[in-house]
Amino acid sequence: MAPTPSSSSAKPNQFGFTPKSNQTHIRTTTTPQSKHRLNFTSTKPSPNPNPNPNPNSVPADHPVEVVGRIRDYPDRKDKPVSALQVNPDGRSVRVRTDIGYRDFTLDGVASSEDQDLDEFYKNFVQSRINGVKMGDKCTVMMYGPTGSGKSYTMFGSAKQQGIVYKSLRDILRNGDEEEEEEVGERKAGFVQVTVLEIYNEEIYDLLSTNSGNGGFSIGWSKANASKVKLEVMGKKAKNATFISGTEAGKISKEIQKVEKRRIIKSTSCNERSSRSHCMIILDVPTVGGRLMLVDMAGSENIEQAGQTGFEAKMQTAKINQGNTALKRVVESIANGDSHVPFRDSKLTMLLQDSFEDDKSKILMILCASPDPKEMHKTISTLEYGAKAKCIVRGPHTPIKGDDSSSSDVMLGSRIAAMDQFISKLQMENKIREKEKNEAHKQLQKKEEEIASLRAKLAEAEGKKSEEEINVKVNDMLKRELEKKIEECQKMADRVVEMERKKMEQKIIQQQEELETLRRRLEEIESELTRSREGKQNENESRNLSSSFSLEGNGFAKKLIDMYADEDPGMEKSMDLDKSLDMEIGSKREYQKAANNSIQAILGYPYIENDEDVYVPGSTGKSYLSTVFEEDEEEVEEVQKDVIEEKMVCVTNPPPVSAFNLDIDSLSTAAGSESECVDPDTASSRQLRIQNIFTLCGNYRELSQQHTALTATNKSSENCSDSKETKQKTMNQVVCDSKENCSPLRNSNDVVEVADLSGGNKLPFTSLENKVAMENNKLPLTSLENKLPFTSLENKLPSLSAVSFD
Ligand SMILES: Nc1ncnc2c1ncn2[C@@H]1O[C@H](COP(=O)(O)OP(=O)(O)OP(=O)(O)O)[C@@H](O)[C@H]1O
Repeated sequence: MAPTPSSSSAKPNQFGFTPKSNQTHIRTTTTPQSKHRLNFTSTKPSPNPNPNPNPNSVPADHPVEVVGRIRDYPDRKDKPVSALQVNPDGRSVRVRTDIGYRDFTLDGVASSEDQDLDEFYKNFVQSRINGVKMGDKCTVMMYGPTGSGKSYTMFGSAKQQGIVYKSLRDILRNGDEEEEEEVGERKAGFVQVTVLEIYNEEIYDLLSTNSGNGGFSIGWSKANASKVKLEVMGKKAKNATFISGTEAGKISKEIQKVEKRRIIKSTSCNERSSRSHCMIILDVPTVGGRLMLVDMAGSENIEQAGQTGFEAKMQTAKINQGNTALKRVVESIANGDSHVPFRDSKLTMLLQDSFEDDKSKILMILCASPDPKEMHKTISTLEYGAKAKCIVRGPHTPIKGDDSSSSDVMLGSRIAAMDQFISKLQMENKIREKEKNEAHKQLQKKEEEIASLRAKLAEAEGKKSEEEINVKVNDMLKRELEKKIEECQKMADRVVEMERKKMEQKIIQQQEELETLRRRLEEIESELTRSREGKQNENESRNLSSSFSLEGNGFAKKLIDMYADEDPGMEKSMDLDKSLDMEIGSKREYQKAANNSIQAILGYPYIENDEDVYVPGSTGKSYLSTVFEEDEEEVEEVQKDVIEEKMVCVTNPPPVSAFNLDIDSLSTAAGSESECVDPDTASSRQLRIQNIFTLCGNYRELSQQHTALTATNKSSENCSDSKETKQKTMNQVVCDSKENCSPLRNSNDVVEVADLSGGNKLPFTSLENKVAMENNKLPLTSLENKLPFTSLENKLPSLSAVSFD
């Protein structure tokens, strides 16, 4: 009979459980059929009480209570970091993953590390066993993936007994009388035990063999006997064998013995994996109590079990059939379906009473592994347990002794439970929403931080790239500069090379010219020699004929005298003094002969003028030095006045107008040698050229001044530096012939200078023209510097002091 509202007035906790004190009260006041909930021994307050309890509602009837047990790995040295954490409330477990966590609220949670089997039993199971002793019906189911510790929790180990043996001991209370008396509980005294195995959708009687059926006394066993298959009749295994007794120890040993007959197999998940569901049924006939202990096979799927082959896969599928059917039954009851699929599997067929009987309660123990690798199986198990926990016994459940109001009460109870469940879900939803918002805020913060970091990074990269660009540009500029410098260097080298080649060509050209001059000189010398020989012959013939008078031919006489006295091989300057002896009448003739001679010598035409003389010129680079080599006696005869030896140096070339050279002034200007101008300077060269022109243009006057020249010659002989001496001589000649400087007195006077190299005549109308000539890059200076004047002069002694009268 369902509890009346008055009898269940105590507020249920968050799980809808009635406090223990109330339960005791109910127990004593309600009929055996009245519904009541089992009670955990937890003293902690409910963390999530119903916020809006319906005062008219009846306590919800939750046939399934769910507790969690997290296994341990005591034998492992490297324990995996646990992914499961029992929350401080002791009723929920937090599953932590990389992406967050999820809390599952159950009726209680414990880890085997914190609570061993004894403690776990006391905390979560013992109270149900006490109910069985009082005549209640309870089903304890071990549910979870393979290897999660279901069998361990159920049967225990050598060190610690599992729930089966502890329950048996508690029911029989053998050997613990004192404690029993203290708590005031009575012992059941006698139990009947049935051990069944459900494998491959078949029910086997583990206490029986094919050799016989029926009940056996304690101590019976046939280790090698084949298992007996049982049929289901109604909600029970038909003709199942049982053992009975009052001594827990003996019965426990028997159970222990037959439990080993279960089919086990080594899988990838568990070395001794139970391939079957094992059901141990403890009946307490004296009070009508019943305890069903179910160790379910692992809820792994085929792939996870590592099963291969058709038979193996079928086996795993059949095992899973029981688990799947149990899930559907739980869901169906939770949803209030009119039909609950109990008959989908042998397991659910045998468990039907546990769900439908008002006196029957279910304690589902969820076994879980803390290993993160088993995470998905753990979550699946917890989700299943959470759903089972919310099961409310529906109206379809046949209630024995139902009256007219019972359905209304049940309906109210169901509605209240559903309200509770909804409000709980709403609370959880709110909490999750809050967490989600916080997570969103944190995410936004993180994103902002990332954005700022990215901006900083981009800025840093920008700066870095700017610096890199600067460095690259500098490198490029440097390379370009080096290239340009290289090109400039090459160009400079090329220019230098070209200039060098040009200079070499010029030198070669000049050397050729020099060679030409030498050849000409040799020709002249040979001609002179021939001429001399001819003269000698002539003289001889003249002497013989006596028809030719010396007075009548002064030039010939002069030549004869000159070369007659000459030592063989000795070069002599032409004796200008001889011209004094020439008769005036023969002047023209003599001059003509001389002109012809010069023309013959130099190879250039000689143009005669009365006043102006066109001197077969040379380029500016050569000049005629006035060196007179005469016998001292002749000098004494002609020269009356001895001009002191003076070194004439002109610091500055005289202007054109000053070409009227004043010997006195020049002499004064040549006061000291220290004031001498470098003969290589342009002015001095210019002066020398002028002197040449002057000298050539006034050859007549020069001939009259030969005395002075002789003196100059003498002084030049004393000069150590031949070049300097010649220069001085040149200047002195120019300066001494003050009157001889007149030929260019007239600016209109024209002087032609023949270029030795080309034989061209360059017209000079004035000294400015000469400057112009230099400006026209006539290679006066350079050629002058390059031609070996000294040697040339030495080789042209006869030309250096030619004077014509
Ligand atoms: N809490 C624990 N402490 C120590 N060892 C444990 C614990 N739980 C399980 N084990 C050990 O882990 C192994 C597997 O445990 P168990 O056989 O109980 O798993 P299972 O859930 O029954 O697996 P299957 O479904 O395959 O039978 C066993 O060797 C067992 O001794």
